[in-house]
Amino acid sequence: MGTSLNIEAIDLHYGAAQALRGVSVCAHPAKITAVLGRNGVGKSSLLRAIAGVHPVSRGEIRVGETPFGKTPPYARARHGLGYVPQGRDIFPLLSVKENLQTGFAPLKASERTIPDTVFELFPVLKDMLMRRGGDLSGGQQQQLAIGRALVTRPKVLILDEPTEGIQPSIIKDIGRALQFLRDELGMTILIVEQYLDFCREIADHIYIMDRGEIMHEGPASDLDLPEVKRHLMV
Ligand SMILES: Nc1ncnc2c1ncn2[C@@H]1O[C@H](COP(=O)(O)OP(=O)(O)OP(=O)(O)O)[C@@H](O)[C@H]1O
Repeated sequence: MGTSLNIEAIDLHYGAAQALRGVSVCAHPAKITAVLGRNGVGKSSLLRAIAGVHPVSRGEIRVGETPFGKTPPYARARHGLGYVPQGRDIFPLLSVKENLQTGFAPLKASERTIPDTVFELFPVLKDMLMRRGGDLSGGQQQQLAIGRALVTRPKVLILDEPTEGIQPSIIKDIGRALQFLRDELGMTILIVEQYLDFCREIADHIYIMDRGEIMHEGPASDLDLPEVKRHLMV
């Protein structure tokens, strides 16, 4: 079946500055949905709102039938939401294993195991299990951040610019991993990105965001490319 993620007309403010204006996005079950936009248009703010690390000032976010309202981040994780933040937020002095174990926090003691899928998707993490997070390359850290989000066995996974600053071979691995999670585990995936070609390759549906608003949307296979590129140009 799979679980949908619905963002319904949300506004988000930083003090007096409004970063999101009436943003509505639907991430369908077992599909990859991408929100594309330039630097500073509000993509990270959208994911922070979904994860519950910044409050919305209007609108609602639902995972399946559950409205999140003011639900705190750890409770959203228990409801099946996995979040891979921008910049990866790896603990540089903790080992790869310990970094993965930080994902245990919202879980009951009986659920505190690292799923095999993490090492099947990213074998490098198994090879480097005892190395410090800070010793990994940027791409390996991104894989670690995704692995950590998978520790809670999410139904819905949201990722903030997973290709940022990463070499092409690892971008391909990450793309394949996300397609596996969609196709084999039926996971619902929402990514925010600047990298159009990556999204056209792996996403099913694409939204374009500009200055805090959704300007355009369509199936990835049938995008109005001139319109999309116009919004992505600086
Ligand atoms: N903590 C904050 N306080 C005040 N303004 C903020 C804060 N975080 C973001 N902003 C502003 O909100 C707007 C949207 O930022 P956001 O980080 O969501 O954009 P983005 O599309 O993710 O960009 P990037 O790709 O650079 O992360 C920007 O104008 C930014 O300067």
